[in-house]
Amino acid sequence: MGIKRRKISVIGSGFTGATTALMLAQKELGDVVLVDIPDMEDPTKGKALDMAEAAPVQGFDAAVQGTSDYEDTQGSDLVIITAGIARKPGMSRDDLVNTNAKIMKTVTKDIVKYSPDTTIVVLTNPVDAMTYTVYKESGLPKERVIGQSGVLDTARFRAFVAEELNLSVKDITGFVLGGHGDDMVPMIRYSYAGGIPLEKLISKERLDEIVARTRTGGGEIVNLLGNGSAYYAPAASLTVMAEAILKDQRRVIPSIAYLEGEYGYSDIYLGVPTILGGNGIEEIIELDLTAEEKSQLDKSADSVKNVLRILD
Ligand SMILES: NC(=O)C1=CN([C@@H]2O[C@H](COP(=O)(O)OP(=O)(O)OC[C@H]3O[C@@H](n4cnc5c(N)ncnc54)[C@H](O)[C@@H]3O)[C@@H](O)[C@H]2O)C=CC1
Ligand SMILES: O=C([O-])CC(=O)C(=O)O
Repeated sequence: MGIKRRKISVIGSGFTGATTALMLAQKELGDVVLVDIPDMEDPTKGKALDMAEAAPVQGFDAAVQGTSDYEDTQGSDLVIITAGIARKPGMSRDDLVNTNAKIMKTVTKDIVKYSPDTTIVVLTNPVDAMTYTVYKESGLPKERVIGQSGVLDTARFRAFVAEELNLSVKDITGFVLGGHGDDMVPMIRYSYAGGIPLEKLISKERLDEIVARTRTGGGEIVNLLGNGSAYYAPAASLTVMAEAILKDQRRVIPSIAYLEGEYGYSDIYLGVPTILGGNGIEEIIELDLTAEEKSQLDKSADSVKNVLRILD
């Protein structure tokens, strides 16, 4: 008997869901079940079959199944939620809140019915509030309901810094705190190129411009695409989080976590540095913030609270 493969369900087979399913399979993180609504069952099956047919070419061992039946998700080790509508040019992520909150409630019920002990990673926007909705609806412990924003926001920051310095992206580190909105807080003080603080390598003016571009990085892609939002980097970000959880890597990764007093906030989901491992969020890392960083984080937390108020 071989080792039993892990099972990962991806809810929503649109741009982010399908791309994530392929990346998960390519990395052989587990067998993937791609789920969408009954009206989308055939295209979902088609995408899954197409991915399964890429497996022999690329040499990955992972089954990919398309379905609209949640029974097929039974016993998932990890569930990733990408279901819902995406914004178009001129919209903010918060404009999606009412439609996507309803979708979160229905999909969460079906997920926990068949996988009551799973871990859920949420992508759907506005993601801080949607992660909160999934947490409340699921009844799962807080460490097992996690949102994705920080890996992506940090990746954008790292890409822009690498381009600015003409250096490998591999040597650029950084992270972004706060909600996944235009007032997120890129933490320059904790950002480096090969261990050298970025402030020593890039002028304050250019760093400010890079921070501004990072904050509106999602909107930049929305405007370029014209009819949807980013999906390659979001899918790559979800895949890194999935790997950390499924392989119990205990990686230091920014995640949207439920806060109970950390950073001075309670009963809110917000992006913070975490340790991601087999139990989901194993730890929240609390950093000392300067007065300016704390006031920026307060502003970002207020934006998330305003969206949560709409849901009330
Ligand atoms: N947190 C983040 O960093 C990011 C969040 N997003 C968000 O992810 C979401 C998905 O984006 P895309 O995949 O580009 O959109 P998309 O429109 O390509 O795909 C969404 C899919 O969800 C499906 N869906 C709708 N209701 C459903 C339900 N009840 N059950 C199962 N599936 C359902 C749709 O049929 C569609 O196939 C959006 O809300 C977007 O804003 C996207 C990128 C990054
Ligand atoms: O901008 C959007 O609507 C999608 C998203 O969250 C991102 O790409 O950061």
